[in-house]
Amino acid sequence: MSAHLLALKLDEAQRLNPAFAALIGPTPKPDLSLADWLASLDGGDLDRLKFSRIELEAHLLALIAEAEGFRTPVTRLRELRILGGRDKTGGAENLDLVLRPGAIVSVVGPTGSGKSRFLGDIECLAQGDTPSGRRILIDGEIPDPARRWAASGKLVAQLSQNMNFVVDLTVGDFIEMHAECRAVDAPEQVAAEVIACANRLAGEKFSANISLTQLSGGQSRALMIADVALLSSSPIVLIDEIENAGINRRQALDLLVASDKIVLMSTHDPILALHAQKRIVIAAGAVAQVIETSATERAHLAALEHYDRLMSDLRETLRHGARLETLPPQFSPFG
Ligand SMILES: Nc1ncnc2c1ncn2[C@@H]1O[C@H](COP(=O)(O)OP(=O)(O)OP(=O)(O)O)[C@@H](O)[C@H]1O
Repeated sequence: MSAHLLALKLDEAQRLNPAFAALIGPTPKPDLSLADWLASLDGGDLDRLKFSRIELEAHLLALIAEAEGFRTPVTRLRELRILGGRDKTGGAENLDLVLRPGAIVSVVGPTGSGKSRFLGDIECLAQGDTPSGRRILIDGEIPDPARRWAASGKLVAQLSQNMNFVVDLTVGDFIEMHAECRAVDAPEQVAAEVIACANRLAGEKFSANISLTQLSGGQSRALMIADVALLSSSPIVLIDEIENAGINRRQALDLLVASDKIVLMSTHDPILALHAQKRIVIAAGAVAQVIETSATERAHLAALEHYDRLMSDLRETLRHGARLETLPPQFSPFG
């Protein structure tokens, strides 16, 4: 992968990803290969770019690989099948789970039980070669090995808790760049939609003109969720906990599901756990149960959401220095 990318000519690489072009600026020798260009940089050039040589190479390769991934057409899939492996003591895991587009599944279990391992197995399309021994089939088949190691995970997008932006671009330019790379018809308009959508999810609004590096944790998360829902080609989305950091979690999930993706999220939060159609319970490294959310549990969800709204309204009121003058409202989800 790297050798093929390093052999690209500078002007080809610039056309692939506008962020790459913005970073390296005008090039006197567009015919130079990326490898030769990197080798030609001296200390002054690297200081100007604010990267060490190794960091710059890794960063540029990631930008170009990402652009190549974005150019591929939307990947359609009919089903994701997860076949059991073994628990932490080596005992058999009794699991044969099929998920289809539009499915929303939560993954619950005590700390250290193996939730991240479960998501990790899906992300790397495991074939019995991870500690859990699980196997993942795509549309009933073992996925092509090239798909497993594709740098830009075309089948699976992962939203991790730490979203750090390295590129110093405005929010608008960054999302527009994604839209251009995905060759959508009206990149400017789509970028505006992604940002408007992120603002509906984020507690604190932000404009398209601020730099990515100025976004708060919750704002970055909202932006990435909107971007994955409206622009990503990956049909499977993995979420490692949507923390309650100023983001409307329910709307975020609804948005991902409306885009017909399979969403799996590990969570300790009862609202998110019950919002899923199914929850996978992990214990000692293995899936112990797969539970369908029942009508009774949905009634609990309604109650929890009511208290959650009450809590966030109170939080806002107190944050703005107001006093509470009336007694709390009475509420019963059962009428
Ligand atoms: N089936 C398994 N066989 C062997 N090791 C496993 C298995 N499942 C998980 N592990 C290992 O157990 C450790 C804890 O797992 P993991 O990080 O997935 O837990 P978690 O439920 O996500 O925890 P937290 O809630 O703290 O994030 C990891 O080292 C993981 O690789």
